[in-house]
Amino acid sequence: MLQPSPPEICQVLMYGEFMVTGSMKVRCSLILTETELTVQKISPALGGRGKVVYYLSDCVGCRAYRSHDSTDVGAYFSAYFYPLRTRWMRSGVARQRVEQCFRVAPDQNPSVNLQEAQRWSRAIRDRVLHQRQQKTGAIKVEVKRPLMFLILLNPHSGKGHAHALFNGNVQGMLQDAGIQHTLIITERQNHARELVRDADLSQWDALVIMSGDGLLFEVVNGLMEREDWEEAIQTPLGVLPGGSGNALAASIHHYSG
Ligand SMILES: Nc1ncnc2c1ncn2[C@@H]1O[C@H](COP(=O)(O)OP(=O)(O)OP(=O)(O)O)[C@@H](O)[C@H]1O
Repeated sequence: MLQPSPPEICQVLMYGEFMVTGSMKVRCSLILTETELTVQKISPALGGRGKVVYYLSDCVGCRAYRSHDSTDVGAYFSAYFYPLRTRWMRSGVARQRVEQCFRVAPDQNPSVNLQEAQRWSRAIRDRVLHQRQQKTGAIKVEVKRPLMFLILLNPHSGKGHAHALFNGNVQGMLQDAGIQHTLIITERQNHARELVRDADLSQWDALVIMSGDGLLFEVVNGLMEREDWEEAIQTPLGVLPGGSGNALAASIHHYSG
């Protein structure tokens, strides 16, 4: 007879108690494991959900900061998640942004509080990176912060909405993930190709194309036309759907789960 497998026990890496900021100020315990961040309400006891589990595989970033109010000795750290959720009034699921912000104020010294917020923020980011490396099988690399992306956007691709989609959806995610970027709006055919062919690629951690397959094709050609093409073609490439067909973006999305 098959025995039910015992529940997986995840080791607690960090524990803390903080105020969760937002519309309702509540005191919560926070538990970080290898795969999850669990927020458990301590007080006030009544109302709302008592415990929420966030999966680190849904987390894109975390940052620590001081308040704008110089009289506030507390420091803060915010974690940004994009979990799959049922769409309001529509069928299916979609990723929706959730920000969880915690206030750290056990000390009267703001620097001590900031150090503690930074310790949490770093630990969450490290676990997120570790999760991603496990999922993709990527080799562990030292991540230099902040990452720099060059984003090439064709304003005429698809229905001509790529720029608005970038401003409405992508820019905020890049900020949440702590990624700096330079946005270049392509002005004509072969603009991206020439730019990538002549650029100093050492300043970018990734090239991202927001368009259809045509612009991506141009960028790959630009990389292959360089003298250092063998190294240049190793540059991580990203594609955000902004065209009409978006065949490659759809395939990557499908096969990456
Ligand atoms: N500003 C621009 N004006 C005119 N053409 C451009 C501009 N920027 C890029 N292009 C060219 O437009 C071509 C088509 O772009 P792209 O394939 O990205 O969009 P699409 O055809 O709308 O999308 P899909 O390939 O998904 O159908 C590209 O080959 C590119 O060279």
